Amino acid sequence: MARPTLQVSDSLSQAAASAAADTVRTLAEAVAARGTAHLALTGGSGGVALADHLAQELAREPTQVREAVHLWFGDERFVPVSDPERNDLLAAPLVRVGVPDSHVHHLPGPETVSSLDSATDLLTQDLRAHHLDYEPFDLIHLGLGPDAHVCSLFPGHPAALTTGRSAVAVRESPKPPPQRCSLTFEVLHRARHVMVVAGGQGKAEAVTRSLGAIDVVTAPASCARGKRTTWYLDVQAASGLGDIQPTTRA
Ligand SMILES: O=C1O[C@H](COP(=O)(O)O)[C@@H](O)[C@H](O)[C@H]1O
Repeated sequence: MARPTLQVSDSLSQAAASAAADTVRTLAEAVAARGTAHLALTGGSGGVALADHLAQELAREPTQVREAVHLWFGDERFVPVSDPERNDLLAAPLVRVGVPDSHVHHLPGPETVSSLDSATDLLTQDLRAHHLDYEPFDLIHLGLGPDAHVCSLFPGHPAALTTGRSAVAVRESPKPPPQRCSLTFEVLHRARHVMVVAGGQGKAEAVTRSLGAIDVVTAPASCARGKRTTWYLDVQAASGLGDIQPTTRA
């Protein structure tokens, strides 16, 4: 796993636009190479910033690319499917520009399954059916919590230490809602590309810690690495890293 590459932009929207352009290029390459493209979306402020940029970029691609994209979620909250807390609402703009609805891999909600464990098992089966229990995601998007969490893998929480599984049930999440389901670090580490998108002064300390020493307990995001990893930040989020101009640095 190569060390992360950093791109710093003037604003979160610009950082997300840059990530969205790189994402769609990656998806088109995946479709050309393997006939399909698996992308895991993130929630939170990074996911919101990405959503419209992604849809605009994907809309420019030919139908065969748009129809070959599968959408998953790095983490999902175990709340009803219409609940505004659901991360999968962020897939809607991509469906509007041509990703088939049947390619959106939702976590079942409490209205259809009796427990978080059942929902996690169903997601695990879905990942297995698409061979993502051992083959890599083409791309995983991640947001960054101010506590340096990614997906729903929180500092000091046992879910962050999960091995031998693709998805884990997360209970007593320190950030509400308390019941969630998350991809595991094993899935993140297999990914062809991991992109972290974050902005704002409130993320600066988490960015500095996450790009420092690797420590899954205190800064889970420090372990968020795929075969390639790129961080797309705004200047505020990058402000603890030193004198960085809006530019790319490896
Ligand atoms: O709960 C979550 O938080 C993180 C970060 O969210 P933010 O609003 O602080 O940017 C997000 O990446 C994750 O997907 C989400 O479920």
